This record gives sequence, structure tokens and C-alpha cells, in this order.
Amino acid sequence: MGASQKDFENAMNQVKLLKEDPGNEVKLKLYALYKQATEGPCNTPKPGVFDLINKAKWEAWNALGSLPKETARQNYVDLVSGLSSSSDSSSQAKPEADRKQAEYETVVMTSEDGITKIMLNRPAKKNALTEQMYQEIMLALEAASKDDSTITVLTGNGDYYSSGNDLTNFTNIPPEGVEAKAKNSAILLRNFVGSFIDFPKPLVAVVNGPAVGISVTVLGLFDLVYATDRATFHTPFSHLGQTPEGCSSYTFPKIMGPAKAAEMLIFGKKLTAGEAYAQGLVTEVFPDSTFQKEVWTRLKAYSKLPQNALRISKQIIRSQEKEKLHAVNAKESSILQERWLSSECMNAIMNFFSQKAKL
Ligand SMILES: CCCCCCCCCCC/C=C/C(=O)SCCNC(=O)CCNC(=O)[C@H](O)C(C)(C)COP(=O)(O)OP(=O)(O)OC[C@H]1O[C@@H](n2cnc3c(N)ncnc32)[C@H](O)[C@@H]1OP(=O)(O)O
Repeated sequence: MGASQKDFENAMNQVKLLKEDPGNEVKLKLYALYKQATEGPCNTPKPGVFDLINKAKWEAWNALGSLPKETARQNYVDLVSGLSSSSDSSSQAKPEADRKQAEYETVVMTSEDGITKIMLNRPAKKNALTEQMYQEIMLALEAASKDDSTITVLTGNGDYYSSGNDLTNFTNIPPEGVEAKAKNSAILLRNFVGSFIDFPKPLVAVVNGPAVGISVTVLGLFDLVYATDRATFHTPFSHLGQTPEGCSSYTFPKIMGPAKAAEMLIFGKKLTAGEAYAQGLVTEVFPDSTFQKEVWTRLKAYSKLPQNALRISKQIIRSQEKEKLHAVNAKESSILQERWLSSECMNAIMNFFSQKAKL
């Protein structure tokens, strides 16, 4: 449940009782969230260039775009609660504590320094994507699209980025039968990929280890893909009796050319991080020993760039493709709905469970 009006009023009172000055940056953020929570999106003309203070306040409020009033209220309460606890417990206040934004079971979502991080969190299963996880990633993306962060990151916990679709998704067949399951799964897949196509802010994949299946294909919908040199990129669809998804049948040939896309998507060639970089799927590869440090330093610097300019630039680039991408997504999902019922696919899944066949 979101913050109530009472929580909001309490938070406003707490601000007055803060023992330490939180600094101009935080004060501007508080001002902007307060205005958004009480009045909605910025509705006043921009102050003149010489009216520095009011211009900074206006810009902070305007940067919140169409953030809903309820979310602004919740963010205000969270921000104040972080400030109060840090000024109570220590004199070294962190500007923005590592704030957990919602309760999820399969992902961890945190926001800090203008970056919302969605971390896949089933390390013992190599971050294989269960149906619950697809749903939670969609919810987390929806929340990230509306929060006040500048950049959104998807990454994995543990040694894998993700081993793709959790093959146990094929085993829990409902009483309505396998056809109904395939139909619902195609809807789930289409919605899942759709939430990447429509994501409005810069979206970054921090590929912390090997990536398989759908965790690779949707990379074509990200704005930056940073990979450790330990990462590999594997789309073994034919081995599984399946076909490409995540819009990769369109984005991969565009990114790497038809010949290299065919090697990956038809023949299941596994790429090293260096190969994925050479083929344009990956933006930059970092040595594993310094991967986290280098990537987060880079992202923190990017997150300080003007938020609206980043968002609008992304939208200009992506909007030209959106309709096409949605059409490709619909087609890929409907082809897979049929494929999942094929004996080729069923045999491959049985093979994984009976012999624990590894890719
Ligand atoms: C009727 C229709 C229903 C359809 C529902 C579909 C919903 C949307 C589908 C969207 C389309 C997506 C397609 C894809 O993503 S295709 C790619 C699928 N992925 C795989 O085939 C990978 C399978 N896993 C492996 O080959 C290996 O586990 C791997 C090479 C990834 C790692 O090997 P390693 O030896 O290092 O580790 P383990 O195998 O011991 O793994 C540790 C445990 O994790 C389990 N695991 C790992 N990956 C998966 C997975 N993808 N699905 C299920 N389980 C996985 C593994 O079994 C181990 O478990 P245990 O410790 O219990 O043995």
C-alpha cells in the first residue's frame, strides 16, 4: 500500500525537525516531490534565467514529468525517512540511502544515485525466469518507469546473468490442458517483451555472467549493454525445438547483419563477450575483476546528465521502431505458442529433466 496523507503530513513535520541541513540537492528533490504530490505535474511557466533559485526549483519539479501524485507522495515519505534515520544514527548522512522500493520474491529492486537497479535473484537456479519472475520484472519495470530515477539497470545476482526461461515453466500444466497453458504463456511472453519495447527511460543491462535464451534476445531492446569478460551469449532455440523471441528475429539481423544473426538464432552459436561486442550486441566489455566498479562509476556519471534530455533522446531513437517491434513481438509469440506444443520442443524439455542435458 502507498503512503497515506497522514504519512505525508508526518514526513513534512519530520523535515522541519531534521538535525542537519540535508543540502541543496536534497532540498530541491523534497520541494519537487512535494509539489508533484500536492499539485501534480509542473504547471507554471519557467522562471527567467536570472531568477536562479526559482529556476532550479522549477526544473526539479518539471523533471518529475508525469510521475503520479501517489508515487511522488510515497517517494517524499521514503526520502524523509532515509534522512531522518541517517541523521538519527550517524553524523555521516548518505545523500540517498539504498532504498528498497517494493517487496518482490524473485527480484531485488533498489534505487540510489538516480539509478534504479532490478536484480534477478535466483542465483542457485542461475536466475532462470519463472512465471512469477516474468511478472515481477514487468512490475518492477513499470515502477521504475514512474520513479524519479534517471537510468534503469537490469542485472543478475551470483555467477549468471540469467539462464533464460525456467524449464519448469513447461511442467506445471493446469487442469485446462497444455493448449491453454501455451496460449497463456504466449500472452505472458508478449506482455513481458512489450514492457521492454515501451520502457521510456534509458535501460542498461549489466551482464554479470553468462546469459541464455530470452535474457539474450531482449538485449536488442536495451540502450546500453555492459558485460563482464566472463559473460557468454547463447540462444539455443533450435536445440530446444523453439524459435526466436524478444524481437531478436528483427533486432539481431539489424544489429549484427543477417549472417551472424543466423549463426546465433538458427544454429545456436554461443558467443563470448568479445564476439558479442564485435558484433554490436554489447556496448563494452570489462575485465571481471573490475567489472562492477567500472560499470557503476560510469553509470553514476551518466545518471547526473539532464534526465529529460536522456529520456527524450531515447524516445526519439526508439519511437521510429515501436510499431514494428510490437508487430514482431506478436508474431514471434504466436509462432512459439505452436512450437511449445510440438514433439521437438516437448522432447527437448524432457531431455533436460531426464538426463539433465546441459547446453
Ligand atoms: C506449455 C508451454 C509453456 C511455456 C512457458 C514459457 C514462458 C515464456 C518462454 C519464453 C521463451 C524463452 C526461451 C528461452 O529462454 S530458451 C533458454 C532456456 N534455458 C535453458 O535451456 C538453460 C537450461 N540450463 C542449462 O543448460 C544449465 O543449467 C546451464 C548451462 C544454464 C548451467 O549449467 P551449470 O552446470 O553451471 O549449473 P546447473 O545446471 O547445475 O544449474 C544449477 C541449478 O539451476 C537449474 N537451472 C539452471 N537453468 C535452468 C533453467 N533454465 N530452467 C530450469 N532450471 C534451471 C539447474 O537445473 C540446477 O538445478 P538443481 O540444483 O536443482 O539441479
